[in-house]
Amino acid sequence: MKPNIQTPDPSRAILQAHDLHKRYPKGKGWLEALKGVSLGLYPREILTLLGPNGAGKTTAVKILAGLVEPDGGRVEVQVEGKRTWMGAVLEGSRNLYWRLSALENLIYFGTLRGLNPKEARRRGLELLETVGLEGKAHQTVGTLSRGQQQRTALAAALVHDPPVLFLDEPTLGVDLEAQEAIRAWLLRLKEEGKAILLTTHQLDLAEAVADRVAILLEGEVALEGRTQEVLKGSPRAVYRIELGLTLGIGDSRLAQLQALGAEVEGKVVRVVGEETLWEVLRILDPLPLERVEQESLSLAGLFWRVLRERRRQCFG
Ligand SMILES: Nc1ncnc2c1ncn2[C@@H]1O[C@H](COP(=O)(O)OP(=O)(O)OP(=O)(O)O)[C@@H](O)[C@H]1O
Repeated sequence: MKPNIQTPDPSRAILQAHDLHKRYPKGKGWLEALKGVSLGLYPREILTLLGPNGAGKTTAVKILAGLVEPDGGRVEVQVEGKRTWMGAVLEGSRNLYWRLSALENLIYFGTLRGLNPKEARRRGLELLETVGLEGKAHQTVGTLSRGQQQRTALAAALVHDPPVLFLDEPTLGVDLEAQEAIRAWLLRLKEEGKAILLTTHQLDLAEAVADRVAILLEGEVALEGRTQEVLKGSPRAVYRIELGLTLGIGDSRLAQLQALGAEVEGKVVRVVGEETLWEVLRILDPLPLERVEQESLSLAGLFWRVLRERRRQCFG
């Protein structure tokens, strides 16, 4: 069941994707990479797209960024001057020219997207300083470290000051200090009014920056909403029941609890969802209970629960 989470006003969206489908040839058949994905991007907001490997995140980002055609569905963009409306950092910093220097790349991408060369150079130098690469401006990108290449790619995506930013794993291969700088930078860009779509496997980064979160599983949006709402108000709220004793291995209640998806660890039983909580309390009655409380759920906790729930539905 999808939680009843308030969706933002679609008329405010800078970009809206409706029912995206994408399939790739696989052997003699097809692999359905996206099975009807709908998402919106809003100014002054970061939407974080989470999902395990192969869930379809990069495919979705490429379609939203206009780099790949969907097989079905559509993307509506409500920005003036579409040619320069987006900035993108795709996995592996592949949007850079390896034989040009970092600054030459920024000047190239800046002029390509409408800046005059002088302006592009000024913006390029400014951005290289922001990402801590002022000393590497004249070094060819191919000789930079992976993290430095990633930071150059970020600067290149921003050189023309686009209102929409697509960042596919921007912290891949960068050290902790640079990750922290990127986190702060994302928040600053958001405050400036940009609409940002971020994919990451770093759930702590996602939780720190995401105004909204969408979890993609096997090409479908399994959960979407404002981060605080999905963590607090979702029917997937997690309850922790502390028993006055430990259930014995042969206790028939264990199987009943497991059938409801409850986790039992010593004296502690964890339950997802209020309805299940009441059923579990009925099974536990008349055992002594020390306390029943709602756990504050982290994004990492929520992600794993959604994933586990899906796996249980698939594999029983
Ligand atoms: N060009 C392609 N040709 C064939 N299959 C593809 C292609 N691109 C992606 N796929 C497949 O589509 C599915 C979704 O891939 P995608 O890269 O979008 O996932 P992802 O969520 O970004 O994964 P990861 O977290 O590993 O980067 C995967 O099963 C992948 O193998």
